[in-house]
Amino acid sequence: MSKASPQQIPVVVLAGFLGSGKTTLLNYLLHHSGGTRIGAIVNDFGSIEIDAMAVAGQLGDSTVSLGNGCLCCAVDAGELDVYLDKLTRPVNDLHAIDVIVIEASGIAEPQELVRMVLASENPRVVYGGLVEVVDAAEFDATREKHPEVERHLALADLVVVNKADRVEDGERQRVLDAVRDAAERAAVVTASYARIDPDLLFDSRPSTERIGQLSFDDLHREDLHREDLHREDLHREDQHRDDQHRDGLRPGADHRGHLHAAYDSVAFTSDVPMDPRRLMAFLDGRAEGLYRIKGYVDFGTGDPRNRYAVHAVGRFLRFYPEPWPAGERRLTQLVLIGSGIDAEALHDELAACASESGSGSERGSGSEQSDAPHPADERGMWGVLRYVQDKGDPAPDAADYDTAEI
Ligand SMILES: Nc1nc2c(ncn2[C@@H]2O[C@H](COP(=O)(O)OP(=O)(O)OP(=O)(O)O)[C@@H](O)[C@H]2O)c(=O)[nH]1
Repeated sequence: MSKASPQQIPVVVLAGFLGSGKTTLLNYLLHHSGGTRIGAIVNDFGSIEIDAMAVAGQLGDSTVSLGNGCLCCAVDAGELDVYLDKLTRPVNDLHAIDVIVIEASGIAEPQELVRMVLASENPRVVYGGLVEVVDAAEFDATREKHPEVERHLALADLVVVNKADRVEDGERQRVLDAVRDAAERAAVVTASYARIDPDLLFDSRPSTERIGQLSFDDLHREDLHREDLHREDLHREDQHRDDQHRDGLRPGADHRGHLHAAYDSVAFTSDVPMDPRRLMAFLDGRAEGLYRIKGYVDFGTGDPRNRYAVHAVGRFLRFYPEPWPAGERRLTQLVLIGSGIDAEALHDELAACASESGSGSERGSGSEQSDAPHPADERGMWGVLRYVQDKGDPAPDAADYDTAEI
């Protein structure tokens, strides 16, 4: 969001609590970039890289995936530079991409990420601003549980109050006002399915062009000032880090105050298809602390043609059936994230949801299978189909979109 010199590539940090819509926003940007070439760095908290898999278009060299741990603590500035160098390597002396978006995990500390970008020694990049995505339907509950969220909003340059479709008009206004209060210096926009004007994030049009009521200049007039403010905020934290250094701790390694310190993740993979009734009983009975579930489910003969992307955010649950990619090994891959969860017990419960009627290896790969579900298995799917997205909801990822090429 800050203005880069023609030689510099802005690096935008995309943050927001678990399930707020960061991957949805990144996908939207990738599909509506209007020719702007976007490089993406995707950071998953769980050890299976579900977010990276969901970033549509399989962007090849323009996507870097950083799994298993929050970027803010798992990686230091030097390591981030390795990835930035990879993405910014010129081709025939020209930049291959125009902007980099770092999608943080849902419980990363945004100020750590901003600091890392500001500390980058890569002369080709410049910090491009912090975008915070907020789930309008979950805002109150999230803020109550994690007051730190207000601190994150205060650092943001742009806040996207997402999932506007899930709240009534009056409620939306109330959340918007609360977010505006917390996000002292950010532009705040509402969105459904993160459909925002990409120009809010990067400068792909002349700066005089208007975006609704706001001009690009209105949004960015104070960029330099903001960057100073960021530096001041970060400087305060640096004092703390220096103290850590003296105490022999790796900077950034003390994540006691970070959101993710309270969270655990469970990774579950199975080549035995899931029994739909058992999995639904597991999902319907999930504990309060198990806030986020994402991944892909193989229901075997319940629906041999499709895999089911699944997303749970708080009490919200949706399945998105999509045809199995050709040649893809049929696996169920799930990541569960929550606080106060018993990871081992959850893993065992999921394992007990596997179907007793056949293993993936027995059934062979997709092309060898019958496409017709067995009638009994089809009935078992009814509980799942209750949670299949409404018509009109865009799927969280869609591999048939255009992809940015580099
Ligand atoms: N109803 C509704 N659902 C949305 C909207 N935006 C995203 N979703 C759904 O919310 C779920 C989570 O979206 P993601 O984009 O994966 O969220 P995320 O912030 O990347 O999640 P984490 O990386 O786990 O923190 C998915 O099921 C999305 O389809 C929206 O505006 N309205």
